[in-house]
Amino acid sequence: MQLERIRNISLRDKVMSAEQASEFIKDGMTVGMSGFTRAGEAKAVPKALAERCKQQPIKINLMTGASLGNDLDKILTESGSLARRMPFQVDTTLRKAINNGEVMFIDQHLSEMVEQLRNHQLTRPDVAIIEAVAITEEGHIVPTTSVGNSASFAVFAEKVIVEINTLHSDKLEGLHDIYIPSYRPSRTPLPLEKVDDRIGCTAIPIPPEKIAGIVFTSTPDSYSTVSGPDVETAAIAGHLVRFLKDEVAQGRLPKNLGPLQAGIGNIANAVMMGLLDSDFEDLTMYSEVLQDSTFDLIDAGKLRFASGCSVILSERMNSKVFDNIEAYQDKLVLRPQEMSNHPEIVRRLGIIAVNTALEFDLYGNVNSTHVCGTKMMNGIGGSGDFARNANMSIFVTKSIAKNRAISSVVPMVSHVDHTEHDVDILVTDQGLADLRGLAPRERAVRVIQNCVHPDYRHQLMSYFERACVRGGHTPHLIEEAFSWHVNLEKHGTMHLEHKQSCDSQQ
Ligand SMILES: CC(=O)SCCNC(=O)CCNC(=O)[C@H](O)C(C)(C)COP(=O)(O)OP(=O)(O)OC[C@H]1O[C@@H](n2cnc3c(N)ncnc32)[C@H](O)[C@@H]1OP(=O)(O)O
Repeated sequence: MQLERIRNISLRDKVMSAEQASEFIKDGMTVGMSGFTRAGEAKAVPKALAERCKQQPIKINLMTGASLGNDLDKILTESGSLARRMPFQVDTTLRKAINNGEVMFIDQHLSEMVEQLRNHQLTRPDVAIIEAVAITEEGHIVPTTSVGNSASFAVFAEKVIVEINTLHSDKLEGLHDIYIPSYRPSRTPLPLEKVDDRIGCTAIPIPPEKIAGIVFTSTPDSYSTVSGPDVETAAIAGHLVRFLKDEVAQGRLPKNLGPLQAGIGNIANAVMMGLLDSDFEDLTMYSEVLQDSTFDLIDAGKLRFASGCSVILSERMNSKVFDNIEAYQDKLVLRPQEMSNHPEIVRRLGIIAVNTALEFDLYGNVNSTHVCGTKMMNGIGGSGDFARNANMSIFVTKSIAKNRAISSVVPMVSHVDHTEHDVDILVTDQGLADLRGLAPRERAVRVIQNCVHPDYRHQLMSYFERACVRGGHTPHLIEEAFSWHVNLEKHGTMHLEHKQSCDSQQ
């Protein structure tokens, strides 16, 4: 039964154990692995590699689409095998190793990595490990729940290991649209004009002789850990839905809004859930990760089509979708992340991009990655691919974090991922600030009035007013700009009164 998944009969003698396949990976190699937002990662070979490293330490440079599931980033970190990791992760253990300087992490726009591999600006993978549903008669690889960077890894690598995961239904075949752009500078425009266009093939085309090993697995993807909406995220969704309705009423957006992109995590998922109770219909998504909310919207008849590069679902939604995948086949496509996030397409389609900030400042600069300016959280992911090129670039966040100790709106962001030039709309549970067409001083007033939690509003207004006295196009008190972060590190809160009262007791 398993062998039937290898339809190119000449490849059937390449079946081997994960341990044997892991032997292709040698010290110092670059490995390109499938996997995007904990979906569709190769599972058996990386585990076997981590085991091997316990007896025979080696270091690799690991590239993926985005984050890995099944604790693989944790297992690989603990095995000591990661020298470099790119371009995204969400794992606590790896995060710690990155922040301790033990693993070199390259935090990069997700659409860009493959382009740099294509031009040899980055070292191409020696070995690619790709999870698959099947291998076709031609020896092409049918991916599973994510495409990510798998297609280009397989094309660029010297050797390819395929992990056929028999737990995934072979009915996933047909879901993918594999299009690989040609080399620059002679590249012609990408021929994708609508979210549901199919412009490539359904499997990754590589010469079959590149396949060095085939491993069978039956380990499921990890379930998504996103939580449902809470009071704050429901409030954020409410502000955003009201705003979008108004944009339609003013004639600035079409009735179905245009294609939507939503980032990862609890907040973006909850915001998309907010559209369930709205009047919008005939919605489409041109996004990277498709979460529960995508399928809730499809099931409710609100969302007509979703294009992504991975699907990550909660336990509740997983069997509902994957046991009935035929029902979604005309509503869904998975593409390489280079295509799902491509700046040319994002600009052409007029995408409304909704991503999450850790913090933003009173002028609209956004930090999505670095806690207090230094400690990596997850990475920029695809948020920059979309934010810079979207029709409307929206950032959402709760107004406070960590039991009110942190204000998500600060005088100056401690790290910049998205500059004020790439940010149109900011939304917190307190309200929404539309920054389009506003100068910095006007932006600041709107942000303070609409987005800041009352605990911090007076403090931020005081900063702004004193900065305005000093002057400038974008007024700041440079010596005070990070005082909130400094106070947090020293006294556990961004409330400056706390500092003063502590200091006065000394
Ligand atoms: C793969 C992709 O690229 S998908 C496309 C878009 N990609 C991105 O936007 C990448 C960058 N974004 C992200 O990594 C996430 O969206 C985040 C981290 C910004 C937000 O994640 P969410 O799950 O939506 O938000 P949530 O409010 O639960 O915050 C996550 C954690 O950050 C903490 N946090 C939030 N704001 C701050 C802050 N200013 N300072 C310190 N910690 C903060 C929260 O308390 C929470 O901590 P916990 O896990 O200990 O409870």
